[in-house]
Amino acid sequence: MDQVEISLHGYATLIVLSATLLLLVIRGRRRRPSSPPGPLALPIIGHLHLLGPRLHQTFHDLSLRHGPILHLRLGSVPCAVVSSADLARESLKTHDLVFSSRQNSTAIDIITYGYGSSFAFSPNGPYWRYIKKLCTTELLGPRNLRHFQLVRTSEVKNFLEILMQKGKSGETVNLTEELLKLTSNVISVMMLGIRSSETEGEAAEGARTVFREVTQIFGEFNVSDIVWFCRRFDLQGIKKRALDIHRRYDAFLEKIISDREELRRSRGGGVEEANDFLDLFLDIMESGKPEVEFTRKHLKALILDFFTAGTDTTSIATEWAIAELINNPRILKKAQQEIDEVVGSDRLVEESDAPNLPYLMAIIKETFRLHPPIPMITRISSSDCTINGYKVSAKTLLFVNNWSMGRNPEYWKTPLEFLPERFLEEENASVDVKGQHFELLPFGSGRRGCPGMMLALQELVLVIGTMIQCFDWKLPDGVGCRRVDMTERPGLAAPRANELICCVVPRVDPVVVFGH
Ligand code: HEM
Repeated sequence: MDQVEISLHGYATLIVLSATLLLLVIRGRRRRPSSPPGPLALPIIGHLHLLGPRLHQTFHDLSLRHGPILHLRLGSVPCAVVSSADLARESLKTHDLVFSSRQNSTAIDIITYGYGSSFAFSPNGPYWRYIKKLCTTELLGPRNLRHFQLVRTSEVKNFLEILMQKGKSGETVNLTEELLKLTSNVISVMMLGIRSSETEGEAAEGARTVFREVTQIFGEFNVSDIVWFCRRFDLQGIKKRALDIHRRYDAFLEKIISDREELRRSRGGGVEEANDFLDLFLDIMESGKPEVEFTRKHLKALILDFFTAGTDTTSIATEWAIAELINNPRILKKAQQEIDEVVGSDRLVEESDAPNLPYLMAIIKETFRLHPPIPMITRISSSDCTINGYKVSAKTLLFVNNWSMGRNPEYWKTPLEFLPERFLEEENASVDVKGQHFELLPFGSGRRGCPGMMLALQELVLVIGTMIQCFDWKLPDGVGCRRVDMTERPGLAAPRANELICCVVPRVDPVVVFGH
């Protein structure tokens, strides 16, 4: 009997101990943050099979099912996708330092002269900080923006002149092509002192199309980068394409740099005051005492950074705005009325008119809301952190989905409608695009936010403002569909998929445009 009692007692103690242990484990688990939710992953490839060609659209659909933060694994790379303003703030502001670097890839490394040479893709370290300071104080600072204002005005006049001639002769305009020429001319004169549309030879021809190819290839997922056993193969031919882009760009740039070096030598040294970015960079290199290592490959990578970041983005935004205005003639008319009343017809819209043209500014914001040229802000975490109580580990790729937030009915009434008026209503009147309103982040936010934002905004006011002022816009007669096709092309940036071919009908006296 005694024996039975002892063993019963033993069993009871064992059960109590096990239950306590189980409770402790469960409570411990609860306290330790878990990964964000997400769909079921497959072995090895993770969620690669779910990805469509337009990543931001795939992520948008997934977040509608799984919530505003989700965890994905692309091959062996862990990813967190964020699609709400609160979580964007938590990632980009609260954890600004954790997410202050970007992910590199084979294509990025090949095209940008090796890891760490590009400013846009270098990690948050001494080189990035040095160039960031240079951007803020010199390259893209207020003094330089004023200095190059004449360049922007004169390039826009050339552009309008081409449109005016086409309009008068009834020819159609390939707006995609003309806008790319315009924006790359502006950047090219600032950087290299030459108009990119006037550079000649095979190398220059190749370079003109290179920047759009660069934003496209940078946005493609390379299976060789993310599935470890594919590392040695170039399954999608991305490495081969990257090498070809690199070869064309390098030939173009080498010629320009050596010509400038020759000119500087013939003058017996550098210039007294740098006229463009190239002179400034050569001065830094030749001074022999830059704060950080700055070699020829850094110089070429930096020029590529500015060309790619500044050319395609600005022309994409302008093209989307005009496409929306063709599809919404009421909005075009209203914007023309505003410009006619504020600016009149004796002069062209200028950058300084911006504060007096609220409807034009609302059109620009509305374009960014529905068509952010860079649809997702992409960063990588340097250490573990928590977002919304979920664990995000070091080396996680973060995607903040701008495109998705612009379509979120929590922030925007009738989100799929192009309606600039929403930015004139009280509830959205104070929303701007400068990185503090996290539901609208076309230029990103925090320390890695876009350093070219002020330049881009000034250029957009000038270009879109004068295009609205000078012309009525429509599709060519005989085009079956009366609306512009709004399909997007895949890539890091999101331009329209097809070139925009349209007709312009001049509505101001050419004397106003050309001054003669
Ligand atoms: C409409 C035009 C533009 C848009 C929508 C745009 C958008 C962006 C975005 C979303 C980022 C990433 C920000 C982040 O991670 O938080 C970025 C970065 C950058 N942008 Fe822009 N951008 C535009 C024009 C320009 C221009 C004109 C320049 C220079 C001439 C420029 C230079 C850069 C550079 C160098 C970076 C990388 C900064 C870094 O990594 O620290 N961008 N831009």
